[in-house]
Amino acid sequence: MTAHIIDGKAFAAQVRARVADQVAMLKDQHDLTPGLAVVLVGEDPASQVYVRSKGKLTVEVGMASFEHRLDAGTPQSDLLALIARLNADPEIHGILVQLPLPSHIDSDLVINAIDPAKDVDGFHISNVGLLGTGQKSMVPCTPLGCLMMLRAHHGSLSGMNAVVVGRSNIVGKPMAQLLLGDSCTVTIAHSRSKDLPAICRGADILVAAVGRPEMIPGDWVKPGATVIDVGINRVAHGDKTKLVGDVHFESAAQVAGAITPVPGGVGPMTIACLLANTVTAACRAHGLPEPEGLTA
Ligand SMILES: Nc1nc2c(c(=O)[nH]1)N[C@@H](CN(C=O)c1ccc(C(=O)N[C@@H](CCC(=O)O)C(=O)O)cc1)CN2
Repeated sequence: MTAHIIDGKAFAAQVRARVADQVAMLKDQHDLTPGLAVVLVGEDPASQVYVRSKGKLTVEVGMASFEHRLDAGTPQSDLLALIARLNADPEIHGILVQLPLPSHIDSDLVINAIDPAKDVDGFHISNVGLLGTGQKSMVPCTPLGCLMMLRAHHGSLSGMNAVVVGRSNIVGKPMAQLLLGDSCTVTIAHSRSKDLPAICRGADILVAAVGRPEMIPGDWVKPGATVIDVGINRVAHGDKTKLVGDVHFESAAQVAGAITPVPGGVGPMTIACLLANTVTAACRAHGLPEPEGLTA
């Protein structure tokens, strides 16, 4: 194995430590405690784990955590009424509705009901538009985490060929916007792209976000490239299960210059960046300078 393994778990711990320092400063100097509200509708097991972890880590960095768990059958109007209350609450600087939502709820409608200034997921249409036009916005957590790791590894990304495999609103599209903002030459590819292997082989930075277990083998990777694996896929492993990414790690690590593992790569950065976004939102709400190194 030749590639440098980018340790997302350790990197996320560093980001959370910076967030904790910023929270302590806001409390000491401005009597301000950033607050994050997380809303979970239903009992999806993975979502329950993520929401529990978000609450625990929010408290760990010194912020106030508000958790709202609603029944799977909650009417959309009740969820919208809760969001309206959270929008109006001055103690809450960040609001996150855990996805996926049950099928009777219109996710876009719900996300767009969140005050864009409190939209710490960066999914509101206003934030999408601001990011797309290079203006100050709330930036989606997973792509922000990927960008932070890439910047830390490379310094400048300017002029690099970046290929993002996956075109989701949550990861693929904002990831491409962020890489473009750092002056990469960006290609967005997907499962129907013609000659996907050749497109991937042209990438200095390859971001895999397709949601297909181990779809990208090592011979699609340019020697020395940096591979960021966003996939989190649970697959059968004997009589148990295990997590794998969208990249076939063993073969890709023989070729890449650097690679993120699954688990322990991009995943932990998602929650660290959620906490970073909440501090940023609290600073903006109070007209205070934004923390350095925690935004795009
Ligand atoms: N409103 C949102 N919903 C969802 C988001 C999101 O950013 N906003 N992202 C994902 C889930 N997610 C956070 O919500 C998330 C996924 C994975 C991890 C993580 O740390 N993964 C670990 C492995 C954990 C495990 O063992 O299962 C890793 O990769 O090392 C954190 C957060 C969908 N929904």
